[in-house]
Amino acid sequence: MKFAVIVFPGSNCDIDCYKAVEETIGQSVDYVWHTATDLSAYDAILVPGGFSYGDYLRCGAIARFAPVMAEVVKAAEAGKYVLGICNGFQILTEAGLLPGALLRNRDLKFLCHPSPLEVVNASTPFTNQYRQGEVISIPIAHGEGNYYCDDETLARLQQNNQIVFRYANGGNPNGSVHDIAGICSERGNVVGMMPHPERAVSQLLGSEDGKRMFTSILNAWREQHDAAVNS
Ligand SMILES: NC(=O)CC[C@H](N)C(=O)O
Repeated sequence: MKFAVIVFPGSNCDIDCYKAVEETIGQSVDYVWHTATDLSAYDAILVPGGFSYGDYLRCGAIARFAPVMAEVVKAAEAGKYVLGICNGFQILTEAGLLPGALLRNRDLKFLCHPSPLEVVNASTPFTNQYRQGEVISIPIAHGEGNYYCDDETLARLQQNNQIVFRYANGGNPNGSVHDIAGICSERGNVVGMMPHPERAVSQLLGSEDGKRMFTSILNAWREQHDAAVNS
């Protein structure tokens, strides 16, 4: 399986994502610069966190126009796995691949700490190795992680089981609607989340709870692949 980690000017979690793929599932992974115009070689696209284009205008608002984004949209439409983490989530909402928007944190402060998360949907390609309702610990690190969507969109997200993670144990660090920490597209192959699973892949980092996001992706891909081979 082949992973791409997209790198924008200002990305700062690209190396963590690369290492997480290498060390948790040992699959092939490349850094792909934001000017790239062909992602056809990749099965999964990771849009990492950071401060793309200095967060000018609005987080993700400029990155969404980078040449590589047309390819990310194409990959998502083709059913490939696309995971946006933190700034990556902001970019995916700006690009229209996921509904809603990320606003400034309720208390207008940058927040950086471990956060308990409930796995609400354990049947996406990114969460199949978790149990539904399980509470895991994954760190957050953002200034604009306050997920907002209107009531109609929230109802649709609930109906389609598109809420993947919620802040758990009564904590909602940033004011997100319905405590939402991560969502998926209708088809489930695109996920965006504010917490950083790539920063939770070893006890040295404080948690290993993020590892299963990467093993989930590999598991989903293998299942899809075996099904295609056997059909
Ligand atoms: N770690 C990140 O990706 C941060 C995202 C964005 N720069 C914010 O502060 O909200």
